[in-house]
Amino acid sequence: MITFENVTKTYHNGKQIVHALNGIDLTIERGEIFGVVGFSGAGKSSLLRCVNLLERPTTGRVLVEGQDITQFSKAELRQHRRRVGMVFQHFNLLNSKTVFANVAEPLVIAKVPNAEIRKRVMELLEFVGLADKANHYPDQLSGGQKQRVGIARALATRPSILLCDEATSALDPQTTSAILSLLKTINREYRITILLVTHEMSVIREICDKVAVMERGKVIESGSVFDVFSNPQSDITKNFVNSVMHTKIPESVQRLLSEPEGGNRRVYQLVFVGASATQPVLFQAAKKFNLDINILFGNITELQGVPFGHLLVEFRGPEREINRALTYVREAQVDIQEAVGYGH
Ligand SMILES: Nc1ncnc2c1ncn2[C@@H]1O[C@H](COP(=O)(O)OP(=O)(O)OP(=O)(O)O)[C@@H](O)[C@H]1O
Repeated sequence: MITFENVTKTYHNGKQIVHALNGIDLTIERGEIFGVVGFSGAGKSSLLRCVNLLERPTTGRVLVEGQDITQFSKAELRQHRRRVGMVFQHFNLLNSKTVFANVAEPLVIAKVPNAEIRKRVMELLEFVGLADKANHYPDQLSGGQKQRVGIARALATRPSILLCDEATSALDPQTTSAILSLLKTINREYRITILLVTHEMSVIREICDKVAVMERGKVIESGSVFDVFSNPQSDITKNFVNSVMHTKIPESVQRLLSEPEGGNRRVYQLVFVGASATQPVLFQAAKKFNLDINILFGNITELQGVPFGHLLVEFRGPEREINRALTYVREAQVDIQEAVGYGH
């Protein structure tokens, strides 16, 4: 639905040249919620803005439904922008206008008849839960309510694509959850493709189907949220994943493990996915092979509706029995990684 083909974007700040996008190739399929994550300055906003040409790529092509939008005439671009809604971090509402007038704005610009505007705006305010605030001004609303107005305005022209630029970054965690759940409803009920950029991996985990990680104008890793979270490749992606999955072994546990111990022990990181996360595999292994098994650290969470667990486990007992137990655990589809630095 949206394809970036070798897109670059270069800014000239006086004498300074900034390569904000450095050869982006990316495809976003229809109906997806696609998240782009990266640190500040990675180029996320620039990428997003290439989809409605608020920024024009310096080189490369952006295809939307097969059409190269960089070649659009002015009239075609106006038409295109009606099919692409945008939600901003700081809402970008007009403070001198009522909630109703803010939502109506894109319809007024599109010269939609008044009676139709009234019907559509009230329908949208109803949908975002703010029908009773139609005559209020933005200053009289909370951050979450302002963002609901921003979302209603973005949906006014019935777009097929919604761009969200750090849409929840100015909101508290509870309001963030409510707005994310609204975006999910919009995606599922209206089949609107959502491209969002964020610096928060928790946003990606909560609603995205796919994710791309950006660093210095490049996509360094991309894939389904499940694949990227369960098997991150680059250090930067590992750090992003750790920020929400808490898979990093805390120092207190590392210290404990470096202390000498009597008897034979080995420590492994076990990654459980899907059904294996809910089966008592470890305790069965302990019983079967007569081992002491200790869970030192870990968590079990859910990714896209699938249980996902990360455990640091100590096995104590004869070497041969430990090996048999490991084979048994592996057969239950549990991924076993050597916990480097600890063992024997
Ligand atoms: N209009 C502009 N003029 C000049 N430089 C710009 C412009 N917009 C962005 N940049 C520069 O391009 C680089 C990428 O910025 P961009 O906003 O796309 O990144 P980002 O990942 O969205 O970061 P942030 O979350 O901080 O907005 C940065 O170095 C930024 O300073």
